[in-house]
Amino acid sequence: MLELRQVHKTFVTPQGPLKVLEDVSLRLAAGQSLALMGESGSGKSTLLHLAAGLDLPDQGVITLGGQNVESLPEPTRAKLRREQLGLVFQQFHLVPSLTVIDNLRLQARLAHRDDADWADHLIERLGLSGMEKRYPEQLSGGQQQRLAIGRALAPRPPLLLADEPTGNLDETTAAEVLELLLSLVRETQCALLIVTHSPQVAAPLDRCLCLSHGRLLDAAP
Ligand SMILES: Nc1ncnc2c1ncn2[C@@H]1O[C@H](COP(=O)(O)OP(=O)(O)OP(=O)(O)O)[C@@H](O)[C@H]1O
Repeated sequence: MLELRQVHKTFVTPQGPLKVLEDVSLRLAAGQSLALMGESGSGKSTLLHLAAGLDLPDQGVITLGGQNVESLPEPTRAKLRREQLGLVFQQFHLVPSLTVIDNLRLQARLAHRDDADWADHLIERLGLSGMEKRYPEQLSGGQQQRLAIGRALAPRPPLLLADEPTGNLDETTAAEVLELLLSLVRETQCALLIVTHSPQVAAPLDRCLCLSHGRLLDAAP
């Protein structure tokens, strides 16, 4: 589903080159789940952005859904992202001017995979029934993140990438949102890569890897 082979990434900063990823390789098979942990600044979000084709490696190969991401021009990478990926971030990134139902169906519409029955099912599973015509600002933080998860899963992507998806929520809400996310991932059978600082988030996943000094290590959650 997703493979990184010998990936290197260095950022140019005013203080000089900053080596963030060094010879990083990982494989995520269809339907598998993986937590990516590591200290703040260890390069977790950088790796996730590379996996999503939002940024490019300096060296190495990234394969998403059988295609070499780094060899594609940006419009083709964007198409691949729409077809293969759901993305969830710590900040919910909902569209404030769109209603709940239109936010939910946005990605699916862009991917030409909109399905009204599936959208209705998701609204129910997300606990947002009756709130379809509300706007994001009329939802709680937990409801907004549930909607962002639903939006990412509405096109039924084979892979969901999530960067600290519960990082903005209080402990109880975070646990509820995580449980819902994992349950929807099981239902849709998509693969999952979560970047997290939280051992509670990592624990239920199949595998946990840790980034340290640019390298990827096996880790117990
Ligand atoms: N576009 C960029 N230009 C320059 N430096 C960058 C850029 N993006 C990230 N960095 C730097 O690369 C390093 C890794 O950043 P990254 O956001 O991947 O870490 P992280 O492990 O996700 O951190 P956190 O857990 O705090 O979110 C940091 O030192 C960061 O300042």
